[in-house]
Amino acid sequence: MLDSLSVRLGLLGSVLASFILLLRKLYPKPYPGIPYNEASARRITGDMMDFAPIIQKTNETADALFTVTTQKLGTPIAQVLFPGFRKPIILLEDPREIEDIIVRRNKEFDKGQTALDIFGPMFPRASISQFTTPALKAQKRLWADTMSMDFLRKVAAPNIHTSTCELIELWRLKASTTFQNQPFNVHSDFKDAALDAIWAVIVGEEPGTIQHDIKTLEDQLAGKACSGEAPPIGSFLKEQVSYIMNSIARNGNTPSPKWAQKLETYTPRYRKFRRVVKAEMHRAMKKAVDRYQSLEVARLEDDAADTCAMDLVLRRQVLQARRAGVPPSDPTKDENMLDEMFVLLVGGHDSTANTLSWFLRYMESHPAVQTTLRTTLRTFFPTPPTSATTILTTDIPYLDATCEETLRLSGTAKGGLRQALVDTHVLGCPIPRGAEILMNFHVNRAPPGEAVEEGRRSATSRAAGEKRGDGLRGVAGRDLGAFEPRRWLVDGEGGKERFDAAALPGLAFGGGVRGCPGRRLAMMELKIMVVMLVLNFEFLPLPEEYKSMAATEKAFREPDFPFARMRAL
Ligand code: HEM
Repeated sequence: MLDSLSVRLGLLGSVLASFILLLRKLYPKPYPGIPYNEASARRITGDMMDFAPIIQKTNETADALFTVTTQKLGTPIAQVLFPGFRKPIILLEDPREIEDIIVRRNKEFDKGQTALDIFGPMFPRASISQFTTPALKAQKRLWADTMSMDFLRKVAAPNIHTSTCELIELWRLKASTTFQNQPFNVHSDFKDAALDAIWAVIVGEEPGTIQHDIKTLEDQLAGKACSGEAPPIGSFLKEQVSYIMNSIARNGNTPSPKWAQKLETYTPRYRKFRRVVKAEMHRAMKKAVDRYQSLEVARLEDDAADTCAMDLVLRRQVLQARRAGVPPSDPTKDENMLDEMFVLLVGGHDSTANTLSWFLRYMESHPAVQTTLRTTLRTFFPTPPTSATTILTTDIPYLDATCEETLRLSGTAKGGLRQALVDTHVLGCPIPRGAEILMNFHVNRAPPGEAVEEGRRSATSRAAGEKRGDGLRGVAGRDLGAFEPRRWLVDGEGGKERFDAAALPGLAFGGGVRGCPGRRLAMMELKIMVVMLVLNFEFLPLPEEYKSMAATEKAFREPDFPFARMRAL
């Protein structure tokens, strides 16, 4: 009797002990030496109950994490706590130290696992989904020449100019007919124009999306029924990109983005995406390969005939195989190439379209800047330039400053994730190997808390500070919430204004080995579009209900009210 009681008590005891152990495991496990909310460490949900309602209210995920940690604690470095089965994420809001980590500390930090978890299941072979290995570096090198300035000037610039002119034609039509004095959504038109440009740059065909929009509107205005014309090539991509962006936003906000994304790849919708995209890419690739396989080696070495990024990469692969005396591999079976091309197409058009939508919001909300920009541009271009080369070879500091300021304030790519490869320190805090850091790339406010003592910075950060000074503490760093292109201008030779790209840490494209490979292309597109749009339209004040600067973070930070009201000039 006594024995059975003690067995039962023993059992109960071990059940209780296991329960307590399990409960302990569920509590957050903060990294030592890094600030955190103490109350959050005492509850299983960690900081989740604090940031979840902010995300629901603002739709800005990364910003909510900064709000409940670095901002609340008034410190540039802190950690956000999750239930014990998920490691904390370290948050960093100090542009100087962020720049140092991404540009100068590549041996200590690589791309973060969470970033790989989000893109990896959908595009496993794209460089965005991989850690930095020798194989990845080779893959990046293969594509790097497609983003060289010479190649972009030859291949991308004319295509961007053409799609900008088509967009202007569409907006002239809209502004003079259906919308007249009314605002309309510019985001979808920017997406179409950017898609036309990037598809031509990467694949070498004209998808004709904006042309199709013009034709549809003309038919509507003429009271004609739908022409029954086949949709343009670009339309398939629009639908697929929108699916991918929405999936990333939805699954990225779940407690386990990795599993949510993995499950997504088993859905019929994802399979359809893969099937449709593969078929289109295969069609385009086959045309290029057939062309190159019939060429002699000497002609294969000549890059003069490359009309797009895919041409350049495929030609090099055929050449490599020919030199090695082996049959060239079938590029349509090359998953690396497929995934890489798709990420370039998606990343390359949605990012630019969002940045341009923000640009028009700033032109509306800052009419004085708009007027200065137009007046300045007119001194260089009395009429809108008819070629991209003229725009790209003219030095206009106020134009460069406006583009840089747009990138800074829009925070199109809000944050970057890195992972520590070794035990190390950031701002004096110990960072254990494997810990992930979410860095705020959006320089729209001063770093939280007191100015960081120089002694807490890394040696490389201190050296850079001594050489360049700390722009954030100078004139350029004043009132960072305001749109002010002049913060990027300094006195140059002979009292002429000069654009200073280093006036503030430039984080809009990240940096270092894992920085944005499309940076030059994006800057080129931004510059061409800004010149052509400001010389062709005046952007008028919006009704009160459209003036909000609220945003939603998906893969990129999108304005909630991407509207413009315009008058053709
Ligand atoms: C205004 C436009 C753009 C912005 C603001 C932007 C921003 C960024 C940022 C912040 C990163 C992460 C960098 C880091 O972690 O250090 C990134 C990565 C990337 N971007 Fe862009 N980007 C833009 C345009 C483009 C374009 C036009 C392309 C392609 C043609 C592109 C392709 C990529 C790719 C493939 C990566 C991943 C790189 C890697 O993981 O190694 N982006 N971009």
